[in-house]
Amino acid sequence: MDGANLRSQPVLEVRDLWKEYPVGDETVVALQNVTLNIMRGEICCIFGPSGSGKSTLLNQLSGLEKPTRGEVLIGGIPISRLSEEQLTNFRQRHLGFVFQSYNLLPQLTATENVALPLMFRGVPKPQREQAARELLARVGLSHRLNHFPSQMSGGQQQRVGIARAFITRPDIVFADEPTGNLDSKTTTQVMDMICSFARDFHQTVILVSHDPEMASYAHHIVTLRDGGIVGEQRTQHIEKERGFHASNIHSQQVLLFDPYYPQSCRYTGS
Ligand SMILES: Nc1ncnc2c1ncn2[C@@H]1O[C@H](COP(=O)(O)OP(=O)(O)OP(=O)(O)O)[C@@H](O)[C@H]1O
Repeated sequence: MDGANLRSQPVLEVRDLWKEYPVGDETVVALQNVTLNIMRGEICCIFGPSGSGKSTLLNQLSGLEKPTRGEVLIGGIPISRLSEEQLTNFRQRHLGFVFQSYNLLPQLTATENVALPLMFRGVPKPQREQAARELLARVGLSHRLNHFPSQMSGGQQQRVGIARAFITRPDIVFADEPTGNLDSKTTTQVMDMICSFARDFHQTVILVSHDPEMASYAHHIVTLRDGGIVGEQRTQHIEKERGFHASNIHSQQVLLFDPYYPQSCRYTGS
């Protein structure tokens, strides 16, 4: 199935979502009446000014918070109705996260950080570290495999964060302002990597940003204001697709790890 056909199937459905926070005697309505479909294989940017509700929406979509009203379905599963324990399992199995502040574990090397999600799935150490090394090669970090986060630049740490988010090939990768702490050149590299992983692995990425530049990397732009959707745009082609390839960074082989068959690793490429 090609990318455009793939993007005709919803992976995430949001129905009449509301989020209210009690603050003293008042109620802050952070999200109101949000109804939205995000398609499989789509890069979606949730865009809007500060305070418009972007992070709140991301937290509801990824099950980090429970909505006040409404429903979020991922692959048809109503995640808002899962218990905390079921949600934790669901997140480990189906979702990946890229954070603005990287959130790498400081006492683990780059390889160990990337391999961590596979450890939670019981993949043996040699296999998970091999998979991590392959993905680190893909993001141009073969020479930093044994470095700790404090020994890497911000851009390098974020590349580790991207490899970690994609290593299990989750259904959806959520990225909250993933380039917020990076300069413009590094931002371009990091966004090219995210887009390339999404394209090659046919994965859905949901990105939050207040920056119009970031929205140009998306197939689907959802504009929020005052907690509500005020605009939605879709395009088949990403304006900023720059053709980042593994071959650009001296790794000719890409490891495809199938999380549903942890024993099987296969290689593609020349
Ligand atoms: N835990 C909370 N308690 C009370 N109000 C909250 C809480 N979290 C968010 N809000 C309010 O909800 C609204 C949306 O906040 P949110 O953080 O989602 O906006 P945002 O678009 O992500 O902003 P930014 O770009 O500045 O991060 C804001 O008015 C905020 O003050």
